Amino acid sequence: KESRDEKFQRQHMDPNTSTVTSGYCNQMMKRRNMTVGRCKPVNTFIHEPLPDVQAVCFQGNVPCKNGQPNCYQSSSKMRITDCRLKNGSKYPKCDYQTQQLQKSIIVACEGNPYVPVHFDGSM
Ligand SMILES: Nc1ncnc2c1ncn2[C@@H]1O[C@H](C(=O)NS(=O)(=O)C[C@H]2[C@@H](O)[C@H](n3ccc(=O)[nH]c3=O)O[C@@H]2CO)[C@@H](O)[C@H]1O
Repeated sequence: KESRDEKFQRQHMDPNTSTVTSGYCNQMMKRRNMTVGRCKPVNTFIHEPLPDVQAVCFQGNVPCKNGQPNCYQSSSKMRITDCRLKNGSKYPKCDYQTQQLQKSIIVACEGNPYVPVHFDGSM
């Protein structure tokens, strides 16, 4: 069974890509298994080394969207790509808009070792 840490990495980590093409999200949302049964509406990929993303768990503590206290905001901007389902996109054809940005990320952390388990947003 996939751990929360592994799930976070499957859904949100792509350190080896620096610049993305317009087809990136359609390809990656499928490859990372987020278009099975339904099209995941929004998903962000992070183009930074895993240790840099794991370090965010020890940066600025902020409240999570769900009110839990275990969210952290990165002290520097990170290269990310937001994938957003296009209007009119119908399962099983999940058609995404690809947007490459540099923003501060907010993740929720849990466990020992204390690692990211959920992507809360970006600012
Ligand atoms: N504090 C916590 N501590 C520990 N765990 C916590 C905590 N909070 C939730 N979980 C858990 O995380 C799991 C999960 O999948 N939550 S999820 O909200 O659906 C994820 C969002 C995110 O994937 C994506 N999104 C969204 C915006 C964006 O910019 N980029 C972007 O990618 O959209 C999704 C829906 O918004 C779930 O098991 C929940 O219990």
